[in-house]
Amino acid sequence: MAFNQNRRSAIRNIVAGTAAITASGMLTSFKKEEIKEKLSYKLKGNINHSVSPWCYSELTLDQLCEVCKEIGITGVDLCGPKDWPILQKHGLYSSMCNGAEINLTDAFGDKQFHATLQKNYTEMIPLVEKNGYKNLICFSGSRRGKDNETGWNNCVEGLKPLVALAEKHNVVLCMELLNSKVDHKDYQCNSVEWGVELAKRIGSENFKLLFDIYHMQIMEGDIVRNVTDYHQYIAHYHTGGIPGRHEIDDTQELHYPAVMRAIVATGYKGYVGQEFVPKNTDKIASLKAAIQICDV
Ligand SMILES: O=C(O)C(=O)CO
Repeated sequence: MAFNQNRRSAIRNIVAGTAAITASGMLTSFKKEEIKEKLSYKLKGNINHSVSPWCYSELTLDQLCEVCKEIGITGVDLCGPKDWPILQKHGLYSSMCNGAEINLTDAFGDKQFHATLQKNYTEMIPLVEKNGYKNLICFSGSRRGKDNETGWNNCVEGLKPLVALAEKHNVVLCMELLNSKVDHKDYQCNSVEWGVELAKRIGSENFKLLFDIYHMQIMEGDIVRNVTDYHQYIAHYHTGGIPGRHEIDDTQELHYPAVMRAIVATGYKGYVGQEFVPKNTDKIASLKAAIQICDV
């Protein structure tokens, strides 16, 4: 127990930026059985928890994986082929694969990017399957003056052949819903309605939406209704406190337990990825608290 306490504070210090060098060596020296020890608290198991590494840029992926196991997170989002061996070493799942996209602004809504995207996704889709994963992220990209109809048509044209390939490989292409008001000005897939209409036009179980709760609360709110009404088009969720994208506790406007209960009520079996940027010094405590808030 004392050892565990030391380990916990070592990880905490790393995240707080106060013990990066000494503690990182210490982390790798933990014995396997100690790493695999049971959680000190029980989770209900109705939500599968994951996390986005970019919110913990002070940690290496290896270190973040250690933290995940410590607090009950079993998946890591936004990881690509070079990251997968690290996740696999830790027994963690790649819950939202990436690496085929160009970026958030240059994407399927614009024909000029289709050739590159066709190449990238054609290579990546079989790799995702080969490594035992399912979800692969994609984006609409910026509107650049295009009306909705042109954006939908372009996305359908660019995605259709890739969705056919995804069907063969049991992979789901997940287009992320992002806010175009604060963080991603001009992003086209910026409302549930827009994303669902695209999903209907594509008409495949292998194209769905990544519903980012933070982004959608900024754009339209009505989160519980949208989750309930459109869950069949949603393959993954991201969290974040509103406004500011910090902790998801009672310092922000959404009551996350109610949102999680609505998600569970839809029969959702996928992952909920923590994607808030902690502002508290003890970032791991914030992450652990978020897991407990979402553990309904
Ligand atoms: O970049 C963002 O804002 C995201 O939500 C990526 O998942």
